[in-house]
Amino acid sequence: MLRSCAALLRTLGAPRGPPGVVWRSFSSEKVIHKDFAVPNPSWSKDLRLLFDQFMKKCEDGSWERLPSHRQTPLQKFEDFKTHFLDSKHMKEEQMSQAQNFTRSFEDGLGFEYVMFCNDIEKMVVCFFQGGPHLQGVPGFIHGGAIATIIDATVGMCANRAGGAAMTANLNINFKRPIPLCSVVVLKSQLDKVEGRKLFVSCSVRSIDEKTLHSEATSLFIKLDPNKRLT
Ligand SMILES: CC/C=C\C/C=C\C/C=C\CCCCCCCC(=O)SCCNC(=O)CCNC(=O)[C@H](O)C(C)(C)COP(=O)(O)OP(=O)(O)OC[C@H]1O[C@@H](n2cnc3c(N)ncnc32)[C@H](O)[C@@H]1OP(=O)(O)O
Repeated sequence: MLRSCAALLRTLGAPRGPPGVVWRSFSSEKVIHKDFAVPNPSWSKDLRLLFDQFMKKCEDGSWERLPSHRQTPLQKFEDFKTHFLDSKHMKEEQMSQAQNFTRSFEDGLGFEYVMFCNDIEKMVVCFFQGGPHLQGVPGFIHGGAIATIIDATVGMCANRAGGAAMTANLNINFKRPIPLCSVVVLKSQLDKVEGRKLFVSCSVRSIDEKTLHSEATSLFIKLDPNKRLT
């Protein structure tokens, strides 16, 4: 897939990059935005089943599947840059190579996941299959990778509810290890909003809900457009 994307980019005249890196041309709209939140051959039967179940829930409009890209969509990136970033900290060449961490692995090796949100209930659910390159203790997912997928899920929940917001605090209790390549369910919920503070909690459970792998609470701060981040 990566090879064919790179070939397509070359056909479109985009700059070349090292293998596995999709380069982005800021001067043109010739950017390929593959949606990674759809089944690929590495997805297990369990992950496909959960995906299909929730796609059905999307039919009445109560739930929505959230697309997910390797790079932040250009318009969102430009808006973010305009409001919050100081251009002196950004090197064009480095930014052109920037990729979302959770989407930087080849299919099946890292974070395979799809998120669904329910904006009325202020919930985001994530179905996550952690690949072999996320190993920590032999046979199990690294705690940092678990923290990453939790942060991405609660972050999505906070951002859906409050607009651009960043993690100020994330507390995780790791209760049971997650076997590599298994599928787990993350459920996040916006619990409380106090001014710019968004409090979001999250659980990570096995598909049969019998095992509670992790529990987390987080604080997100809605970004102030009058304050630069750096
Ligand atoms: C942001 C993305 C947006 C767009 C991208 C486009 C598309 C993607 C869409 C969604 C995907 C989102 C998924 C994101 C998942 C990943 C999230 C992250 O990992 S973020 C990276 C890790 N976090 C950081 O690097 C943040 C570093 N911290 C900061 O930059 C700042 O501290 C802050 C969080 C921006 C807050 O700074 P401010 O100057 O704006 O606020 P303050 O005046 O300092 O505080 C306001 C208020 O909040 C209280 N507070 C702040 N921090 C804490 C804390 N750690 N614990 C408790 N309370 C805290 C502070 O006391 C103030 O309270 P008040 O006095 O009562 O008002």
